[in-house]
Amino acid sequence: MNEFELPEFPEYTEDYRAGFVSFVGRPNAGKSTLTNALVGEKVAITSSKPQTTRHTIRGIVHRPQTEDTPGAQLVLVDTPGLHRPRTLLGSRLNDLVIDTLSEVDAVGFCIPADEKVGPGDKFIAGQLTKLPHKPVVALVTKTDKLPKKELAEQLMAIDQLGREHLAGEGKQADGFAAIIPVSAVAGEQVDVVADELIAMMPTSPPLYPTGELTDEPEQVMVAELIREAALEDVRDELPHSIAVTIEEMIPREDRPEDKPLLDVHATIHVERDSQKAIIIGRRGSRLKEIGSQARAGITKLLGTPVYLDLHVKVTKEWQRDPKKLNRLGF
Ligand SMILES: Nc1nc2c(ncn2[C@@H]2O[C@H](COP(=O)(O)OP(=O)(O)OP(=O)(O)O)[C@@H](O)[C@H]2O)c(=O)[nH]1
Repeated sequence: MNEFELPEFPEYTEDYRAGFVSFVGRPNAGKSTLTNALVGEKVAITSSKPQTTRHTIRGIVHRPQTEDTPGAQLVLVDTPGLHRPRTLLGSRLNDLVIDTLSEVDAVGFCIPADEKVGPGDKFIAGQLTKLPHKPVVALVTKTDKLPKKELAEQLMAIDQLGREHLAGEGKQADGFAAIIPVSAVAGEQVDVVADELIAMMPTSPPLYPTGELTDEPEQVMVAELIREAALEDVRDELPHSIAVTIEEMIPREDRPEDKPLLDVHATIHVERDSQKAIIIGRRGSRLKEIGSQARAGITKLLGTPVYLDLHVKVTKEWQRDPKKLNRLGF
């Protein structure tokens, strides 16, 4: 059996930033191409279970820490397309999109440089006013397709779009939080897009392990969120003594389509009874806290409400015994 390795999370300092970004825009605006350019060749994760989540993770930008800049993670998530509703169903869908977008930390609104700002863009900008206080960045895509002078005009038109359709009382005060011209194809300004978006992410520990993820990225990530929550305040006492396994993660049956619930059954493994007592806390108080913190994280990650069932188990010296690891499903 392979040596067991916990997914590796990047080292981080207090000023590490991590969060979620969603790109919106008309069809063909260049959202996918920009996503790929930001993430690089390897799209780190694609969710294999879209039915369990309203967000599909398209990729993760990992920024390693350097001497001058703290590290960061930008998690790019998809939402169902924003479009102009022609039917009631359409407008319900748009409400759902807005709901979903309210869970991300910033929105990138992709507008092609080489097409006139049109009714579709105005419609989307108008919808985004339903997200007050959420930074919306205009990403002016495909800049390689037109001369500089025309680009300047387009940037002004987009600034205008932001001021007219996005700004207002109780809404984004000054229109777009930033306007960034970018060409994903020519590789121009892609770094600037990443920098600007990262600056809008909250300070947070890394949300995902580095490197490639397994077939079941969601389970790995959910396990890690639970582990993080369990380690809160006891990091010094039990740093390497906790492992989390996911027994089951399935959508609850018989739920209405617009009110999904995901059942997550997980086990926190510790090495000793004394550690189990620490995790559970007085009358279960710590375990309860761990559960609610992890649940909030999982809900944010997967974009769907979660019922979290947590058990704590003493799995003696789990790290050193390959047979036990096997049983844990590693
Ligand atoms: N020249 C040039 N073409 C681009 C650039 N970005 C995207 N394109 C092209 O524009 C077209 C649409 O790009 P996509 O990335 O698929 O657009 P999208 O917004 O994801 O489209 P939907 O999936 O329909 O919403 C494709 O033919 C891309 O090759 C760019 O920076 N420069």
